[in-house]
Amino acid sequence: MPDEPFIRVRNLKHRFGSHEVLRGINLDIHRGETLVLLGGSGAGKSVLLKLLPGLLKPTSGTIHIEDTEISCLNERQLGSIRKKVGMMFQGGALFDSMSVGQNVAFPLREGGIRDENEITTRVDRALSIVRLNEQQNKMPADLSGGMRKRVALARAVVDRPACVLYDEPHAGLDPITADTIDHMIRDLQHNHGMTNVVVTHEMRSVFHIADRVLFLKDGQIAWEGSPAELQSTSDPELRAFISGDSGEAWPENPVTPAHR
Ligand SMILES: Nc1ncnc2c1ncn2[C@@H]1O[C@H](COP(=O)(O)OP(=O)(O)OP(=O)(O)O)[C@@H](O)[C@H]1O
Repeated sequence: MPDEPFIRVRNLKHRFGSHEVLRGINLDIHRGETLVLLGGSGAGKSVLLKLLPGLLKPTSGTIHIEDTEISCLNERQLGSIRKKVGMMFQGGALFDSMSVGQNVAFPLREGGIRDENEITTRVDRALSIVRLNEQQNKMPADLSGGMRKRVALARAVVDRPACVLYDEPHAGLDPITADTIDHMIRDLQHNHGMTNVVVTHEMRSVFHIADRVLFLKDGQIAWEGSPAELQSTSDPELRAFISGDSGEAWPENPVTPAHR
């Protein structure tokens, strides 16, 4: 891997009022890798993801995207950063009043592209990555949850960013559709050279797509390693997280509920 990371985060802190959510994150994200962020609810994963493209301003610390320190940039200057770093938002965040094609074209029009032929070509290409070319004229309300996620993914990559941030891309999906999304994330990395940063609770996906895994706890990186290292860890907290074990006992021979 090249020495110079694509994203460099140093001593990043973020608080909402008196609530200190991130408490000193140091992180290098390398070009072409798929990094997965794990952590319990409220650990600060989504906040970290929003800080990376400047959607939130950090309380302190620095974020470099290539050579640019972004925490001091204004909205106009951040525009060029967001061309490099696309985001697939939690829940998709599609515009319900726009068709699939219009949703995917939105970042291009926002970015000032006026050439309709270019917009059409790029939208077609993005929709072919997520295998939704036939659905261009549909409205979001007419799509399944999995299709909506794929439209959101097409919108995140339509401006050909170097890096895509995914906030819970598997949430609410059946296991087969979640697997399809994983193949698309892998395809973007392997065949389109993208760097992926994925927040997920889907452990099966972690082992399919991650090159490296971070575990966030109490606003800090509590563990870092490869999926193989995660699988073989003896850390009791991580083991419980991987197996989804809350520590509460289940009866060995469940009895029929009394009200039946
Ligand atoms: N805009 C906000 N204003 C105030 N507090 C916020 C805001 N956004 C997030 N928080 C708080 O920051 C903490 C971290 O939130 P975040 O959404 O990053 O958690 P998460 O690790 O992504 O959790 P989950 O897995 O449940 O999505 C939470 O306690 C949350 O309530």
